Amino acid sequence: MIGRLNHIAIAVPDLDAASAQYRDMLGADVGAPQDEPDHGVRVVFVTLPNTKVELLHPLGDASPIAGFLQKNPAGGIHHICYEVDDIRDARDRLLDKGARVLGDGEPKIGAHGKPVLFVHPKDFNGCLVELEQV
Ligand SMILES: CC[C@@H](C(=O)O)C(=O)SCCNC(=O)CCNC(=O)[C@H](O)C(C)(C)COP(=O)(O)OP(=O)(O)OC[C@H]1O[C@@H](n2cnc3c(N)ncnc32)[C@H](O)[C@@H]1OP(=O)(O)O
Ligand SMILES: [Co+2]
Repeated sequence: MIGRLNHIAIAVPDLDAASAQYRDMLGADVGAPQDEPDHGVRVVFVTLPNTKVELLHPLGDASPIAGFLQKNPAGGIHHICYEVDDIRDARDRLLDKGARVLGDGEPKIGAHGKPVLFVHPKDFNGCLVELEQV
């Protein structure tokens, strides 16, 4: 059901510092910050030859990553995003197998303008999983 690894997301306490680190220390292709108010995050994408890294910082009062950064003040790997062809079919298969799909279960439009869903980390080996329909 899952296809390519779309991105690995890292929650960071300082988005400018993390962006500069990837650009200047690692020589990576670092994009501009983009606000995603529907998701409560500000993101910067780092484009690698085979996948992307999504640097994440809280945006607004109800950010889903605020608690994560409180527990991990230096930052940390927050989620992994796999591509799927049909996100509603993927959701239904996961629900059938007992996994918890987060939110109201309906896909939201993610940072790439494509539908995304999240699956609870407690149902996936402690790793928050994002699915993106490509
Ligand atoms: C930019 C858009 C999009 C894209 O296109 O790429 C994005 O990536 S948006 C990214 C941000 N959005 C989300 O993360 C949405 C989904 N997340 C959530 O709904 C919540 O964050 C959550 C995963 C349900 C956790 O929220 P909550 O239950 O309120 O937090 P707790 O602190 O109580 O955590 C409960 C439990 O789960 C552990 N946990 C929390 N987050 C993670 C995580 N990212 N990875 C692994 N484990 C996580 C947390 O430690 C708690 O465990 P215990 O302490 O053992 O109870
Ligand atoms: Co993501």
